[in-house]
Amino acid sequence: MIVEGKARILTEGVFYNPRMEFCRTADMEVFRHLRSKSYLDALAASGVRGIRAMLEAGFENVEFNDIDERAVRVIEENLRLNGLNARVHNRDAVALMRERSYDHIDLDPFGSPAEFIDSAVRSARRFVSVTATDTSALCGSAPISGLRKYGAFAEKTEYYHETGLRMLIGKIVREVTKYDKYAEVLVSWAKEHYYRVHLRVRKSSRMAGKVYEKMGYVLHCNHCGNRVVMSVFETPDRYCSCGGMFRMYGPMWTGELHDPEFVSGLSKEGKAGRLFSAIEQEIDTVTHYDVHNLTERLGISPPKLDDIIEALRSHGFRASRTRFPGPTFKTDASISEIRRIISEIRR
Ligand SMILES: C[S@@+](CC[C@H](N)C(=O)[O-])C[C@H]1O[C@@H](n2cnc3c(N)ncnc32)[C@H](O)[C@@H]1O
Repeated sequence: MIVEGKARILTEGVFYNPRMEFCRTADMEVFRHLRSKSYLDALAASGVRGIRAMLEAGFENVEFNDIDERAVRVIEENLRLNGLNARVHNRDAVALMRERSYDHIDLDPFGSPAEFIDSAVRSARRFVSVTATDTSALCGSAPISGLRKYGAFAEKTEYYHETGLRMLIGKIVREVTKYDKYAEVLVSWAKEHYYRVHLRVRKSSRMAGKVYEKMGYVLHCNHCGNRVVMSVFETPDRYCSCGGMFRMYGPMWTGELHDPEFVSGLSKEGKAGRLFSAIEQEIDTVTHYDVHNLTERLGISPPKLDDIIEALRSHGFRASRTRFPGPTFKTDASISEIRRIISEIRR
């Protein structure tokens, strides 16, 4: 038996990944601020996430689902073990979500959530939470998989996890709009082998149209490292001002990766709190920079991340750490200004 948060969980014969405990703990803090009226743990396995939502976030109306009969038996046992009562379905999640509507739907699949997104966003009245572990399809390591599953193209760059998260959100927000609804990102992050996003869904065909103002492309120059963000309504330039040819990545979400008001209400205590704090402090640019990548290109040893951020700020630019792994920062300075400022730190 495993103890995770306030839950005691049997996992024999079902999928359980201890490396996702951080994600589930962060989810609980998010869930405490959602007050979902009904929640479907659509791909539940042991049921750990839904059970923790009942024990730790005060969710009262929770249903579980898994296509695997063994998982259904384990979820029922785990509910008993934790003194809880809930309905457990043994269905294909797509069929179940087509038939029933929930306030909040959670997708935590093996690999890609792509096949479940349409029925989830159709069924969800207020919230959808989505995990993707097929990061290579999303971040540009496997561009053809990205096209097949998410209808978007990327190649690996120094900001590949941000591209991946934005491609995932882009897929979700587009799927929502055909139902005269629109989605707003509450909070999202990239960690280890997965991406996680929580969105609020609302009804409005007018606002559904406006979503596309924040869908776009990143034009990336491999020659100088410059990036240009453009909307889907614009015509791309073929060449960067340095003469290099742009690569074009997307379509992807170019809007905010979190709602500042929502994140300001989340606890900043503990490991999950540190993530929310990093998210809160991050400035809202569409890509970011990796210190090692930049300094390798410049042929210099890397200054401290905080020194770079401070130097950029002292030159009047906005700059911050990021929510993404590695020594990464965001800034509104151009690539040539970033290079000049970093080189000066070394003198
Ligand atoms: C990654 S596991 C879920 C992990 C779980 N949410 C957790 O936090 O530990 C994915 C689960 O989805 C189930 N599954 C796969 N395809 C499904 C489908 N089409 N409908 C319902 N369940 C499905 C699998 O049996 C598996 O238990």
